[in-house]
Amino acid sequence: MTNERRVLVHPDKQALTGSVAARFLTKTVDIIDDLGGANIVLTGGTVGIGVLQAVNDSPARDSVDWSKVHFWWGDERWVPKGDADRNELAARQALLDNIAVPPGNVHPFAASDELDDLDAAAVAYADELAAYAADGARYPRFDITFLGVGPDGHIASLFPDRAGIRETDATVVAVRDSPKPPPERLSLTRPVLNSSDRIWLVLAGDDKASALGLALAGASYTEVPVAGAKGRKRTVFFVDQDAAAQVPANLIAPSY
Ligand SMILES: O=C(O)[C@H](O)[C@@H](O)[C@H](O)[C@H](O)COP(=O)(O)O
Repeated sequence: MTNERRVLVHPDKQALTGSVAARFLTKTVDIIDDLGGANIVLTGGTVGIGVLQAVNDSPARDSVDWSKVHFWWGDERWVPKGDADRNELAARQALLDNIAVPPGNVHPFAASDELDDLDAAAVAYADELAAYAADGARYPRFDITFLGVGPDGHIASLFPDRAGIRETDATVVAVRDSPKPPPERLSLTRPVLNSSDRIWLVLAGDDKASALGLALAGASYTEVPVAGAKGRKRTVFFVDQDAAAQVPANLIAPSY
């Protein structure tokens, strides 16, 4: 399999989340066997959380030695710790609170009632990334990074024509102008996301078809951020039929 972007189409959102969950469990077992541990970057959004729920519901869930897995986030909303808008809360409810992952292996962004301001929270997460990085690196080796995709093609909290998508020096950015509420967020930057060995994009619904079609047709990533998502080894789009409506047929992997 080359590192070209692959599109795997599923009949509907439920089939999509179930398929990604099964693939995630088997791949994570392999990564742990090969490397001794796994660093997974989670996403917010309904499809991303749907995948975590499907992982939790899988009979194979505990085939993974969760004690060897670290969980990170690609982005987070700047809201209080217990706020329903927190990507961390949704991930904990869907999966993390139900598996034997050591608390220290879960690395959430700070919440707005934990640190004074957004910039301090961005620095704090950059420091956390560096604390778990190999010597000289600024962030860990990420094995699988999940990304949802917005109708405008945003990934994490990197939005079209905003400063965040252009950032290449910082590892974490504070976002104050998110067009998707809430307006204040934190996000990993594109170089950090793309450092991941695998990027798995999960998207469903006809409102995503245009962004996906534009991205695969070569749109600029500053205008369509998902166009700039590319893992070091693999970049796979897991989509339903509605989201695939504008994907060129030659880019769609055979379904099986
Ligand atoms: O914090 C967030 O809002 C997410 O990280 C965001 O990037 C999300 O993944 C997309 O907006 C897709 O969301 P849906 O899967 O709900 O369409």
